[in-house]
Amino acid sequence: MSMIAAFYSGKSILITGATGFLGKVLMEKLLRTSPDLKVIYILVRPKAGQTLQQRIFQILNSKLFEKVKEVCPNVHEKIRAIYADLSQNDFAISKEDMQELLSCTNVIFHCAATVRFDDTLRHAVQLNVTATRQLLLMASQMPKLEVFIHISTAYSNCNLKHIDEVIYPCPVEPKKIIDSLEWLDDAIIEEIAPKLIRDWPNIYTYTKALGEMVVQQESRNLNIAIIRPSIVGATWQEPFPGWVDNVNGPNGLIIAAGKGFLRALKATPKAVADLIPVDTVVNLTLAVGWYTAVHRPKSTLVYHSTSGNFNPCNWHKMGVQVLATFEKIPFERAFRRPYANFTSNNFTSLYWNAVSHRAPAIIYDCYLRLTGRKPRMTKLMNQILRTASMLEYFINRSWEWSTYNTEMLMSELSPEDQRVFNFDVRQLNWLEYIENYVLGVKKYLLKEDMAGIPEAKQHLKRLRNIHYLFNTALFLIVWRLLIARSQMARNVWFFIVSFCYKFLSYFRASSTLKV
Ligand SMILES: CCCCCCCCCCCCCCCCCCCCCCCC(=O)SCCNC(=O)CCNC(=O)[C@H](O)C(C)(C)COP(=O)(O)OP(=O)(O)OC[C@H]1O[C@@H](n2cnc3c(N)ncnc32)[C@H](O)[C@@H]1OP(=O)(O)O
Ligand SMILES: NC(=O)C1=CN([C@@H]2O[C@H](COP(=O)(O)OP(=O)(O)OC[C@H]3O[C@@H](n4cnc5c(N)ncnc54)[C@H](OP(=O)(O)O)[C@@H]3O)[C@@H](O)[C@H]2O)C=CC1
Repeated sequence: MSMIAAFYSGKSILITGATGFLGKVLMEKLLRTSPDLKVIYILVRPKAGQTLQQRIFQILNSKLFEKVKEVCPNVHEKIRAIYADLSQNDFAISKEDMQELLSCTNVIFHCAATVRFDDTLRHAVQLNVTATRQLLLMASQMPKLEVFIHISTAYSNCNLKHIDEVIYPCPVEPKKIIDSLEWLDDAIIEEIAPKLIRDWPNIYTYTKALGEMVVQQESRNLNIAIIRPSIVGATWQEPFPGWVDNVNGPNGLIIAAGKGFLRALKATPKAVADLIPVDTVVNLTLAVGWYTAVHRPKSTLVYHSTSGNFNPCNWHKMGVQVLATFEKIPFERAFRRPYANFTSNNFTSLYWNAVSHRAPAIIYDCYLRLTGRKPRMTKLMNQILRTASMLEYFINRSWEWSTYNTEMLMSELSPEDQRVFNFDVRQLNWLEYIENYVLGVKKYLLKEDMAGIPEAKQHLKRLRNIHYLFNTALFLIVWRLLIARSQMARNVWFFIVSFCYKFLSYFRASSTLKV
């Protein structure tokens, strides 16, 4: 019997960010392995014209939850959605709901965050710092609370090269920042933001570091642990391989490359691609929840959920496998044939952007205009290039994360728990994982049918022919213009023609002699 699964049975669990990528997989695994847990409270806001109930209904009826329904048919009754907006005071939770949460909650998983790299400092602090402080305050008023798990990121200290499983202090106290945001206006905040974030690459990683400091400062006598995942990718094994549901991280770039928009990326091929499957992060999170509640470590422990020091894979290997998978399983209606390379050179990167990204987009937009349609490719290309440039920082560096706590926990698990809550990435086969990942992007993000693969392959063949035709035509036009305008080009041309002529004459003469 799994001790971890048994621990969550009968518990009332509060999850923030349950509608997000990580939150959904966490909820799924909890319900599947501990179907007799008491209730999962999830703090949700209405979004995109959907009510809370509609959002939950859609999530629970998705493919991700199909297996859960086999072991937990009353899954809808186990989820209690509570209206909440984490950027509001007291999360805008009603008095009755708050009362219920305070008196019943046993376990908290705090996953909610804004993960946008370019968010405003005000909003990112509200979500990633102030909301964390508020939740800790709530937690301190929960008499039945056994453990509080805070999800951070392995990049919260990415201004360092070697990162230990400790909470590092930030140059400015989170409290000072929270207080000053109350009276400073937005324009001034945006002006001081670059000075505040110093050597952090973006507002997101900086505010996640502040969030960790808040956890340390406001922990009181709570039983807390922090999980720091690196780049969270599609599921490895559970509930099935390749599940993914948003365009964050590598996902958007995989789409852009597979559809033939992205043909080059400024990346360091040898840098470690520290991806970690989302189900691995979830397994570690649940194991940490159990360990922290049962063993009550004296201090707040930090756990790195990374792959680099257990089973490293670099961007070159990853890129090659992504491209190989596109050959086998192409995406539908590609703009150009998928072909891409990594370049770490600024000049080459500028060249690729001009020739391989912007020029085809402009040409295609001209074609759309000429055929009476609205041009859109240049806008899309700018969006892709902006996204790629935002991610560049992370694909041109390697970090070393120590993993003592994660390894210690692995050794504390029973063989059954090691199997059910496996977070040992040494067993991960990257080539297989990446293939399933790309397949998952096609099926679950792009919603493309596998039956369309022959047609997609046909389309790529047509694109190849168009490509050859276009290049040949371009070559002939350029050459013709050169010959017309330059004496040197004419000389070269006459040299080539006379050389070919002589070679053919010699060949003909020697074959006549042999006869
Ligand atoms: C041999 C060589 C072979 C080479 C092969 C090449 C193969 C290529 C595949 C390999 C992939 C490698 C990729 C590596 C990527 C590494 C990522 C590293 C990230 C580490 C981060 C740390 C981890 C974390 O802790 S946080 C989680 C990560 N957070 C994010 O990823 C958020 C990032 N996104 C943003 O911050 C914003 O969305 C931003 C700034 C990128 C864009 O903002 P903007 O306001 O301009 O647009 P949006 O309104 O957000 O979106 C507009 C539009 O774009 C779509 N979109 C959004 N994000 C992406 C994306 N990442 N990729 C593609 N498209 C994206 C979005 O859906 C919108 O579409 P609409 O249709 O308009 O709705
Ligand atoms: N994805 C990754 O690569 C990594 C993620 N992480 C961390 O993991 C955690 C989960 O990330 P991930 O699942 O990828 O992120 P998502 O963006 O997919 O999910 C974010 C969640 O936070 C919720 N949320 C945001 N703002 C509010 C608000 N004002 N009120 C209520 N809920 C809100 C979102 O709700 P809604 O659906 O309503 O928007 C959503 O459920 C984060 O803490 C992140 O920092 C760490 C490392 C890497």
